[in-house]
Amino acid sequence: MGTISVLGAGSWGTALAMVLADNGHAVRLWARRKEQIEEINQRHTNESYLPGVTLSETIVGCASMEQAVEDTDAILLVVPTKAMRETVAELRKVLKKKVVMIHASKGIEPGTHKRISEMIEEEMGGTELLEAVVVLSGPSHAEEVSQRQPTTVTVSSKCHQAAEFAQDLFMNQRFRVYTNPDLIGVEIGGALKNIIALVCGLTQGLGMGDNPKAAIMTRGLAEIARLGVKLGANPLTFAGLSGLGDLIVTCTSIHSRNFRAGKLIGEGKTLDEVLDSMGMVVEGIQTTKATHELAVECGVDMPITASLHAVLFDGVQPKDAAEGLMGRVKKHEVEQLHTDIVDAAYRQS
Ligand SMILES: NC(=O)C1=CN([C@@H]2O[C@H](COP(=O)(O)OP(=O)(O)OC[C@H]3O[C@@H](n4cnc5c(N)ncnc54)[C@H](OP(=O)(O)O)[C@@H]3O)[C@@H](O)[C@H]2O)C=CC1
Ligand SMILES: O=C(CO)COP(=O)(O)O
Repeated sequence: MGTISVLGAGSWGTALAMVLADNGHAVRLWARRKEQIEEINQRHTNESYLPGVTLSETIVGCASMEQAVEDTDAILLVVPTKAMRETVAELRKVLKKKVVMIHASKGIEPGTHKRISEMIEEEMGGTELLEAVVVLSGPSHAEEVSQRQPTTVTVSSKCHQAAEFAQDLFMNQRFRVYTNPDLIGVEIGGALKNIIALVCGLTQGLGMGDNPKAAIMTRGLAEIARLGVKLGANPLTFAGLSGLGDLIVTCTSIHSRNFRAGKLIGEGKTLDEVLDSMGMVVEGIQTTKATHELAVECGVDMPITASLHAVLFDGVQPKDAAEGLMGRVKKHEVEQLHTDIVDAAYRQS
């Protein structure tokens, strides 16, 4: 058993700290607010993020990042995507030994269109202090992990040993961890399902039923895979835990902040009103911006993402966006990749 440093004490960082503590590791949980550290160390709770949950006494809150990472065996980064670069830059200044960095955040950076592992590698500026980056992703709401409900996730890294190291750190009877070598696919699936969850929430807010939700989830996965494959992902990854699995949990669960935010927008709230009322990060908003830009840059058709982008950033009404999606030109269901096979099948019949 070792010492693991968790940077980010929101709902997900705290729930993952609990998994590590259950596995016998000493956990140092870093947060930026002093009063939150006091709450973790004195009352063993984190009420604003995981209400009603008691934390193990082996989870120690740290206000100093330097102390949090001193002589650590691994670092888990779980801050929102927008805070990742500044957190890693601060980390680089205080880190004294080479470690594996695992991240469990889900997003794409607007402007650069980088995945989180790419941001971490860039900010660490080489391999002197960075053994490898691992992503942990999959269908896993913090609320249920903190209740020790059976959960499955995937870890991926360019370095297979680092992925197996992370698998061993987290794996237990309630938290089953798979490995997958497709780092691009795992990160893209985890980040982009938030866009689709926002749209599923929107359909709910507009009073629509289950048919549109199933359509958005299925065609949403098709466009996630289309972009992912263009970026070098294995298409099969999108049928796995970090793809379809996470899409299902986020588009159907009351726990999803992205689904809830979409629902409020569908009900007529403005984006600012929604973000003010959430109190937690809604990653899908900025990921929609980044993904739409990336799709345009790569020449990849992502109609659901483009429609959500128009609603969020161009003032298009959700109802008009839905009409627009349904009124597009007719096409094959299967992707271009398979069009030749389909054409041949039609010719033969
Ligand atoms: N919640 C979940 O079930 C899951 C979340 N994730 C992903 O994990 C990541 C973190 O989400 P989650 O824990 O849910 O978010 P929360 O909204 O629950 O918590 C956000 C945390 O990040 C901290 N934070 C915000 N801005 C900064 C900053 N600039 N510098 C340092 N810390 C900052 C907050 O601190 P403060 O309280 O001081 O504002 C808080 O501790 C996201 O990418 C999310 O998509 C992935 C899987 C499941
Ligand atoms: O990623 C998640 C579950 O796997 C959490 O989704 P939300 O951020 O929408 O709550």
